[in-house]
Amino acid sequence: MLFEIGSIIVMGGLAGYASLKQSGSTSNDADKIQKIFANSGWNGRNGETIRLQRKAKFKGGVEYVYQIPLGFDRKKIEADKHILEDGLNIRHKHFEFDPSDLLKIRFDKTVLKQIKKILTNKKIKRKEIELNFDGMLKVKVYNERMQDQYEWDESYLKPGTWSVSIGNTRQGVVRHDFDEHKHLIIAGATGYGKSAILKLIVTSLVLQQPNNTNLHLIDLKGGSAFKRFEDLKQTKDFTRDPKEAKDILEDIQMKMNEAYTDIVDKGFEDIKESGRKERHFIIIDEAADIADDSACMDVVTDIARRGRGAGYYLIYATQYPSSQSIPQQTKRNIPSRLCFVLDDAVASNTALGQTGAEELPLIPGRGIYKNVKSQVVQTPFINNKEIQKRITPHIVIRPRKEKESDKVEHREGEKTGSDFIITETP
Ligand SMILES: Nc1ncnc2c1ncn2[C@@H]1O[C@H](COP(=O)(O)OP(=O)(O)OP(=O)(O)O)[C@@H](O)[C@H]1O
Repeated sequence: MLFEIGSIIVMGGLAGYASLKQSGSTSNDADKIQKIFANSGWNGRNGETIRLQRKAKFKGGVEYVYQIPLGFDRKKIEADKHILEDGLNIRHKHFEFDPSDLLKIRFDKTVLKQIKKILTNKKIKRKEIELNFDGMLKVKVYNERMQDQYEWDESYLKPGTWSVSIGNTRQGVVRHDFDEHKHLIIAGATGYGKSAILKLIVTSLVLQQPNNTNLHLIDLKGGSAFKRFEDLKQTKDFTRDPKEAKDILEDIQMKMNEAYTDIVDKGFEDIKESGRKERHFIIIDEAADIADDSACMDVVTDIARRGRGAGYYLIYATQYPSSQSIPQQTKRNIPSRLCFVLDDAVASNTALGQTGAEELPLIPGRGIYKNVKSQVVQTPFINNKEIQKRITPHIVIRPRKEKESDKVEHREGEKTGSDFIITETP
C-alpha cells in the first residue's frame, strides 16, 4: 500500500514537472525575435528594426508577422536562420515528455526503473521556425519537431509526368519537375540519404513514365545502390567503373547533340515543345570520383548546359561539394539543389549557394531543397523490398555485354551462365 502511494506521488510530481515545462515553452517569443534581430544587427540601412504587426496561433505553433524596414537584407536572415532558432530555444530546451507514457507504467518493484527509462529515452524538444517574405516578414514558430520519417507510398506518384516527390514539409509534398526545373545537384555527408533519394527518383521515373524513361546510371561509390536497376528495360547504361563512365558519357554526349540539333533545327525551344516523349537521365553518384578527369567533366558541363533543351537531364550527387567536383559552369546551369547535412558552411555555400546545410539536424533524409525558394524537407523513404517489388515487372531479358571484370576461365563443356539474365517482360 505504502509502495503504491509512493509511486502515485512520484508520478504526480513527474506529470506536474512535465506540464510546467511544456506550458513554459510558448512564453514571449515575439519579444525574443525582436531582441535577436537587434542583437544580430539585422536592421535596415538607417538602423530601424522590424515591427510586430500581428500574431496568430495555428495548430502546432504561432505565426508572427513583422513589418520590415527599407533596405532590409532578407538573404542574410535566411542564411542565418539558425541564430533565430537557437535564440528561441535558449531557455526552453526541454524534454519531450508524453504524459501517456505514465499510463504504461506497471506498479511493481521495477517502477522506479521504468520511470528512469522513460526519462532517459526522452528526446530534447526544440522549437523550429520557418521564414517567409511577402512584403512582410512571417516567422512561424513550431512547438513540435518536424516528423523524422515519411514512409513512401503510391500516393507520392504522379503517373504520366516527370514530376517526382523530393520531400515533405509541414505544408505538404514538394516535387521536382524535371521538365520544368531540369537538372538536379544532390549533396550531403555520408549516411544522410543521398542514395535513398536517388533510388526513389529512379523508381518514381520508372513507375510514372515506364515507356519514355531512359536511365544512364553511373555509380562510382563502389556500393550497390543502383545495382538493382541494372536490368530494367529503362536502363540504357550502367557502370561502376570511372573509365567506363567516360565512354558512356561521351556516347551520351553524341546522342544528345543529335537530339539537340534535331529539336533546334525544327525550330522548337526545347524537347517539351517538340512533343518528343523520351527523356534521358544521367545519374552520377559520387561525382567527385570523375572530377579529376577533364574529358568527363567537359561532357558533364556540356550536358548541364545543353541537355535541358534536348531532354537529357543530369542528376549529380556528391558528398564532397567543392569547386572541383561541381565546376562553376555546371553550377550555373543547375539552379536546383537538394542538400543534406554538410560538414561546414563552406561546403553548404558550394552546394547550395547559401549556408544552412551545416545547421541541419542529424536526421537521415532531412535536407534543404532549393529551387525558386529554399525549404527544409524530409525526403520520403522507400525501402529496398518495396523498390524491388515495384520495379520487378520492368526487368527484361537481354544479352549482357561481358566486361573484363566478369571474365572467368571456363572449363570445356561448362555453361558460362552469363549470356542471359532474369526473364520477364512487363
Ligand atoms: N528519407 C529518409 N528517411 C528515413 N531514413 C532514411 C532516409 N534516407 C536515408 N535514410 C536512412 O539512412 C541510411 C543511409 O542513407 P543513404 O545510404 O541514402 O546515405 P548516403 O548519403 O547515400 O550515404 P553513403 O554516401 O554512405 O552511401 C539508410 O540506409 C536509411 O536507413
